[in-house]
Amino acid sequence: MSERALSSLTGPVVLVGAGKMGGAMLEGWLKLGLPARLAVAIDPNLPDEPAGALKAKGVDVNPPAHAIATPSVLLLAVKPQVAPDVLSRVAPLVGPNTLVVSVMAGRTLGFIADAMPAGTAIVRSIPNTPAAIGRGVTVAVANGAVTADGRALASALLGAIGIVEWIDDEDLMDAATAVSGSGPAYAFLLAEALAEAGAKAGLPAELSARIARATVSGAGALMDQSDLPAATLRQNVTSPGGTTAAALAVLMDEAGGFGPLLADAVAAATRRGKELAG
Ligand SMILES: NC(=O)c1ccc[n+]([C@@H]2O[C@H](COP(=O)([O-])OP(=O)(O)OC[C@H]3O[C@@H](n4cnc5c(N)ncnc54)[C@H](O)[C@@H]3O)[C@@H](O)[C@H]2O)c1
Ligand code: PRO
Repeated sequence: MSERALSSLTGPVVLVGAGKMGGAMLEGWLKLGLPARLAVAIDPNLPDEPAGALKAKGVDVNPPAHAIATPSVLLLAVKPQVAPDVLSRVAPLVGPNTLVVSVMAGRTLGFIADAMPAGTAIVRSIPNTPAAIGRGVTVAVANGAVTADGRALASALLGAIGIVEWIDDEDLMDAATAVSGSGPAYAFLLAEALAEAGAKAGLPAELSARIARATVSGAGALMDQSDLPAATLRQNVTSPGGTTAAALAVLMDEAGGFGPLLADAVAAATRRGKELAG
């Protein structure tokens, strides 16, 4: 996190919901220099072990509300389903200079604004779990109350866990959620399904799982380090008339292949995001 972003913090960064996503984000901020004295985690269900680990780092975990200074940033990382209850509880913490950052799928800027004091600056974002190793992808959209400094602060915080893509049209958030927010699950499923397919083809199950996992992660790493388009990397594997071409004839089938299947999956996730808007 840049020194400029850190120095703009006059109050704490308060994390509401220290689960998989919120916890990974807090880890990323601490690694990149957020002083632990400026970090507060609110999560009444946090198990003893992660709570103890955060406390050992100097993070203030579940302090009484009256002991929390007005936050510079309030990060909302609870499930969208509990948002109505949680937002009404934490809204009194928000001051005129607090930037509210949400990572909740579906919940809109308007929904969050309705729960907050009038004029609150809000960034709605959707990260993904590779954030845990600093390789996240976050798509973000700001409401009209977010200043240039607020956007820079949000970029620094979200950028601490990977790349950040800002969009202006909030309507695109559910589709972005369906692609990058949920996307890691599709890649993990690919590794699972490839392992099962290998076992069906006669490989010992454990060997198949090992080589499938290493293949999916190796292909991801190659794509990361290469400037070539994904299609070219795919073509580089595919000898004319060879084994890959035989497999791709199935996977690239226009009616039943990967393309239409993923389009259906992304459409289903996008619809679910709109339902979660509430
Ligand atoms: N996991 C992902 O891949 C991912 C990706 C992008 C966005 N998100 C969003 O992040 C949010 C959290 O998802 P997650 O996967 O980390 O779930 P999670 O269940 O791991 O974390 C949610 C946390 O909220 C806590 N919580 C529940 N009630 C609370 C309350 N009243 N006050 C404070 N904390 C409370 C829970 O104890 C839990 O630790 C969701 O809104 C989800 O849409 C998740
Ligand atoms: N995980 C959350 C969900 O499944 C949001 C994107 C990834 O709803």
